[in-house]
Amino acid sequence: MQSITITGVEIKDVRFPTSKSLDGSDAMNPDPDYSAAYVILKTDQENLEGHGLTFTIGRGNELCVAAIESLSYLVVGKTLESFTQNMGDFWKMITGDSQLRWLGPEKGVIHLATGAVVNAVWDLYAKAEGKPLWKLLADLSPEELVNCIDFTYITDAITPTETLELLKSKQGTKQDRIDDLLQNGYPAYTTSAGWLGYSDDKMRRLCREAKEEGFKHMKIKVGSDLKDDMRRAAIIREEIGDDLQLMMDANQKWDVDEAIENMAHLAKFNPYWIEEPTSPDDVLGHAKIAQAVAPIKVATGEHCQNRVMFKQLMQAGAIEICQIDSCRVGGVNEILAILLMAAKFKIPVCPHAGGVGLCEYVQHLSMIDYIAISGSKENRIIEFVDHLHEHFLDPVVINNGAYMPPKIAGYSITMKEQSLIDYEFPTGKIWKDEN
Ligand SMILES: C[C@H](O)[C@@H](O)[C@@H](O)[C@H](O)C(=O)O
Ligand SMILES: [Mg+2]
Repeated sequence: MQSITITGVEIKDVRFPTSKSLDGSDAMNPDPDYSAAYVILKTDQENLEGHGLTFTIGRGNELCVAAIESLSYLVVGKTLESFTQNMGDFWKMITGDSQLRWLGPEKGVIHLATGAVVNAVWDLYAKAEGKPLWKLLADLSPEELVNCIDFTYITDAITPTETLELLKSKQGTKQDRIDDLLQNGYPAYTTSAGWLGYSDDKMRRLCREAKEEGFKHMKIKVGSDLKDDMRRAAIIREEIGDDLQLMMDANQKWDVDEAIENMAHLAKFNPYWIEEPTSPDDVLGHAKIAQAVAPIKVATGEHCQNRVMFKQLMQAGAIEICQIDSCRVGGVNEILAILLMAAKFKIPVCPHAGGVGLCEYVQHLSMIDYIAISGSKENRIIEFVDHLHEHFLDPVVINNGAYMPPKIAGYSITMKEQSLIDYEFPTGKIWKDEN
């Protein structure tokens, strides 16, 4: 790889007025405007940039933009090779700035910003190597993959030596799984039909469409009002029948005992999992719910702030489905740590996606999990939501309910130039027309 220097950082506040159509609405977030704090790493090479984003739901996106600005001095003026020679050290450097660290550590706005910057560096790396991110990661040796991970605070759950053994055990059969992905893709589930603000008619129509498109799993939002949750669940079951899996997402609405009580009523619709039943920080609460609602599984992760919280959820037997989020935690490196812990604890990873760009991101992560880490697709599905893909240069491809492996170099997160201009907040055409 030739020497590539990062010469500057461009940051954009990009927002989509999705609240108008209630796309993405749930019991906790009734009016999200899907948004991105978007970062472009400029380089000294013509036509070579690293793109990344972190996802928010509107107001406050400007805080992530400011935090990315604060982090940018850590990458500007440095070469890509100085990072890629040891990606674990790079990640420690980005999260280890002694003054910025005070804002977290490794949580909240500063960590969301870290996700954008770290992912932009991985996008640049993959573009420089001419490979989609999943392939770049698949081509790393077990030793190189171990070097990407900061094991700080998780060695009581997984050690570098154990990790190396786990990765080596998958090394010989990687190509079989790559071939399988190229042929069959990675199974997806859809949330598109189940947003809380949708009318019954719209929900029915979207259910039918999703079934026709080959989806075998659907997720609905619950947590507003139990009677209404039951009514909507009945409608969905009517549409999808008993063969398809139904998942429920409460988006943190309930207290622990309330979750247990409500799930006793909703159990009759045979949900596969209940997602975010309560506060994302309540490890023991999740464990109590998991015990009480079994065999319904407890899923969480889209608001899980870092690998340390994931570690505790796993150690406490509090989650049965691990929902990594590509930019809530600190980007690819931290995701690898979480995937490895999940593999060790034998917990299936079903990433959180949707929003803007999250489907484009997470497909790479599930694919590397399958190829090199867990080695399995069993009980694993990636969320799919059919919004805003048209703004990306390399949008996801779904075939018969499965994500097909991206072919273009990078992390699939580069947005179209015109979209970045039109949706920039508050000066873009879309927002000017609003006011
Ligand atoms: C506000 C958002 O749309 C959430 O409802 C969404 O991320 C959701 O929790 C999901 O699981 O897709
Ligand atoms: Mg959710």
